[in-house]
Amino acid sequence: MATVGNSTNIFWHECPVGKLDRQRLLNQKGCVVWITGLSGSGKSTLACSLGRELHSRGKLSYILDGDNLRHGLNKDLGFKAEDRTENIRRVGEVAKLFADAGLICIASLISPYRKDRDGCRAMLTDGNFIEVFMNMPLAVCEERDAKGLYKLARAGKIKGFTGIDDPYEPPLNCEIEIIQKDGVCPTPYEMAGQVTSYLEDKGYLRDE
Ligand SMILES: Nc1ncnc2c1ncn2[C@@H]1O[C@H](COP(=O)(O)OS(=O)(=O)O)[C@@H](OP(=O)(O)O)[C@H]1O
Ligand SMILES: Nc1ncnc2c1ncn2[C@@H]1O[C@H](COP(=O)(O)OP(=O)(O)O)[C@@H](O)[C@H]1O
Repeated sequence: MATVGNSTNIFWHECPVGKLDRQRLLNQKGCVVWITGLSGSGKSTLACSLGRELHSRGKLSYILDGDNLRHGLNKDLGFKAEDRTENIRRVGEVAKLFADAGLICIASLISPYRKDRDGCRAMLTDGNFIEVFMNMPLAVCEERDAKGLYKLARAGKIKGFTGIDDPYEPPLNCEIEIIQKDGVCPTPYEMAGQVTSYLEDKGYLRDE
């Protein structure tokens, strides 16, 4: 995008209350849980289930959902490659702010390109970017077709639909992978449990 990186003569202002102070207040560590996968793979379902689980444990989280953000912050963007890249960059920056605020920020977007996800990872320090890959077969996502979009894409009524006639690059280095076991998808509660266990083990659910 032509206007990104065009500001000059700008300065960074430090404030006396910092991330560590906010984390102490919340008794948790700020981070980004980045959920990637095909449309219909269960990203929003996991995001909501995880948000509910964290809330029940007294942990503050906030969901940045691709579909929802396209109603506001990203409503000027479409689905061509440059637009998806800018979509991910913006959400990465917003997620970084939420993590700096001390929250567990849950971002759920298709985010089909590896380099864009890696760009968001690079915005965070100290392993605070936790990539969750919804590794569901296309056939499962298409069978679900909750919004009827696969049907439209197969009929040629939507062009450039991820997984049909647009690429999805699976992660090579994700922290968590959600997979089917014996052809059965884990329940939303089980998926959230897998992520919560990771957060607990890595110390994100306490401030020290
Ligand atoms: N062409 C095309 N390809 C993929 N998805 C499409 C497309 N057109 C519309 N939609 C709907 O947009 C949702 C994906 O938005 P994202 O912001 O997550 O996409 S991306 O990360 O920028 O690729 C996606 O929502 P989810 O099903 O929740 O993934 C779709 O509902
Ligand atoms: N673990 C699951 N088990 C069974 N159905 C699921 C599961 N996760 C999601 N679904 C269903 O699949 C459909 C798509 O899920 P959704 O979370 O909207 O996916 P995405 O956000 O990746 O597009 C929804 O109808 C949802 O209820």
